[in-house]
Amino acid sequence: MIEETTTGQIATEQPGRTAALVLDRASVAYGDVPALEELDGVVHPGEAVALIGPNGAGKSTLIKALLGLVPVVRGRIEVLGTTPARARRQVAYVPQADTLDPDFPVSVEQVVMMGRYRKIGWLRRPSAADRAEVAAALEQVGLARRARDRFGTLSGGQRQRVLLARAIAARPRLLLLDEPFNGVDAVSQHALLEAMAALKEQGAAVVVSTHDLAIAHLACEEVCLLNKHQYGFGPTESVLTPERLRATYGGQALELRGDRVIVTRT
Ligand SMILES: Nc1ncnc2c1ncn2[C@@H]1O[C@H](COP(=O)(O)OP(=O)(O)OP(=O)(O)O)[C@@H](O)[C@H]1O
Repeated sequence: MIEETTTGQIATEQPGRTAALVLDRASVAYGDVPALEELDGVVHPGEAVALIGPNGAGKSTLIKALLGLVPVVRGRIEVLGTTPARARRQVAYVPQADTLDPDFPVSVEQVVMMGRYRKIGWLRRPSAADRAEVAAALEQVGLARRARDRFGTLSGGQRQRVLLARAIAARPRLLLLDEPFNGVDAVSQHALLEAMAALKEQGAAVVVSTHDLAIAHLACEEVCLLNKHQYGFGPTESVLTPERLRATYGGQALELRGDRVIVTRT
């Protein structure tokens, strides 16, 4: 199927190749209240898409819809060739680190092992292979030496990396990241980007919501500009323009400072 998106970009579902994600005139609602309308776009395995838009634009809502947690009321969302709910076992989600209680008494490696439980089953003991996956995932985010430390003793950026390691250990085909770079220092940001790149190389697709345009340029082949409606979906270089960003951010006074979108007044 080939169709023209609202941006004029050509979105293609290629025959014989299962797209990681297909949005086809998809609308999403909380009860009677529409949250996102008429989204169109395709993301292929090994690619990343950045979700960009102001606060309340619906970025987290789209991520929840990809997890099957918010219903599609019109159109279609396909994840890994099936419905979001059916694809759920092959999708990993990294929430914002500050949504987890840092006082929860678990070690870093126990948090990462949680990523294996869907494969292990909750009643079986982790095998040596599971422990090796956990060690490799921690290595990938640069925290191998913190494995035995208590999760709550790590910095916010390090905790975010642990949550990414948990997702990596699940060996997902689609990774969803909700603003993973918020309040994260340069070392953690670098580690997150490296781990994201490694996952893409292994063929996983990535959806990442961010306010940081540098991340979109550095790590994402595609961007999706959102503010209840879609203001663009397609290759980063052609879609991420100041004009489209201004349209996406609507009446808000917007400054593009280097690679960050700064909303100066709402
Ligand atoms: N559980 C819910 N029930 C009803 N409305 C909701 C719910 N969660 C979010 N919304 C509404 O949906 C809209 C989109 O919110 P969402 O959290 O997806 O935005 P966002 O782009 O992720 O924002 P931010 O950048 O601030 O995280 C908002 O108007 C919000 O109030």
